[in-house]
Amino acid sequence: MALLDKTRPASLRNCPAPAKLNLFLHVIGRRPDGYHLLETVFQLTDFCDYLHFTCRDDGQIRRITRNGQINEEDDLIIRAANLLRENALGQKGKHVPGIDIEIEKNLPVGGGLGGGSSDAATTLMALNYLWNCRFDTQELIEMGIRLGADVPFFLLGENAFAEGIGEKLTPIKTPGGWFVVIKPPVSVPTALIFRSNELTRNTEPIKMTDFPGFYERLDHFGRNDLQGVATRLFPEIGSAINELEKFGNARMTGSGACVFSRFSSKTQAEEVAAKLSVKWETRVVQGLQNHPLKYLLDNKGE
Ligand SMILES: C[C@](O)(CO)[C@H](O)COP(=O)(O)OP(=O)(O)OC[C@H]1O[C@@H](n2ccc(N)nc2=O)[C@H](O)[C@@H]1O
Ligand SMILES: Nc1ncnc2c1ncn2[C@@H]1O[C@H](COP(=O)(O)OP(=O)(O)OP(=O)(O)O)[C@@H](O)[C@H]1O
Repeated sequence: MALLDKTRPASLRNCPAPAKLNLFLHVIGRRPDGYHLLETVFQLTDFCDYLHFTCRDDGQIRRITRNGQINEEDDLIIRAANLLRENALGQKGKHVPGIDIEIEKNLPVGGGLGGGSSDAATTLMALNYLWNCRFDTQELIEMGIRLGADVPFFLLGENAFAEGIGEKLTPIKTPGGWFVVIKPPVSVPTALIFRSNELTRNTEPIKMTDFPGFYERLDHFGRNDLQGVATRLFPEIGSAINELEKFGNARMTGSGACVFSRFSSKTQAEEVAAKLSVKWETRVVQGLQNHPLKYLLDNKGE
């Protein structure tokens, strides 16, 4: 019988699911299963989806708002909640009470900002606490990788250098600052970019010790190996990069479509965004060092 846990609140509202930027992204190889081996630095930002969770006492997991074109059963939020429930029962013999989930979706789908992965990570963090499952961060990361390559990063709770398909994470401090982000008017399916014959998959792996001042120079370091293929398939991405390049070093995040440039002051970023916003969907976002829900991870559900 599923029961509400009296040691926990019945709801958690306004839980942020932040966007990430890939400050660089190198493709260094491919696994036998077709997934690509990457090296990337993930930067958290204050551009967020917001999720609201309310416990039910009948064991059901329900999304109670629409989320664009995404069916409820395919939604990474619902898949994350189901996965946590299965693991709570399988590993701990625990029956969970169920949940209603509302989502305020701000991050563009197919934007390269990791929105779906971030929603899934926020769901795992919030429900681990509300349902009092007591999984630690590493256990949540092992569940998260089954939902998407970027989910482990969001569960780590801080900026990171990532290897493997994104699951081997080394926390790092990044230069932070303010980013002008342009969302070109296209949505990019990640798999389409990765399966391109034109993608180069042999960038030389980085040895971080070879790069004194690596972190300070991050906004000029490396490149996004997916950018060439993405701009050939979606010329709007190339146009956005060219526009942003007039003001600084610009590059694509993830598999696109969004492109960004870093500025050290908010005023500078806002001035650039104002000039671009006539033609482009533009936003100024702040780089964060930690995930806003990191406190839930640090508590380990205690
Ligand atoms: C490109 C990045 O945004 C970098 O942060 C991510 O690696 C993509 O992460 P994601 O959107 O969560 O992607 P997933 O949903 O895991 O994978 C979508 C598809 O992209 C391809 N894929 C993804 C990640 C990866 N390292 N190699 C791949 O080849 C696979 O065909 C996979 O079926
Ligand atoms: N809650 C969700 N939010 C966004 N996308 C979702 C969600 N649930 C499932 N998806 C599916 O996940 C896919 C990728 O969405 P997402 O927004 O994470 O892509 P992205 O911004 O390009 O991220 P990435 O940088 O990881 O490639 C889409 O095909 C979408 O249909």
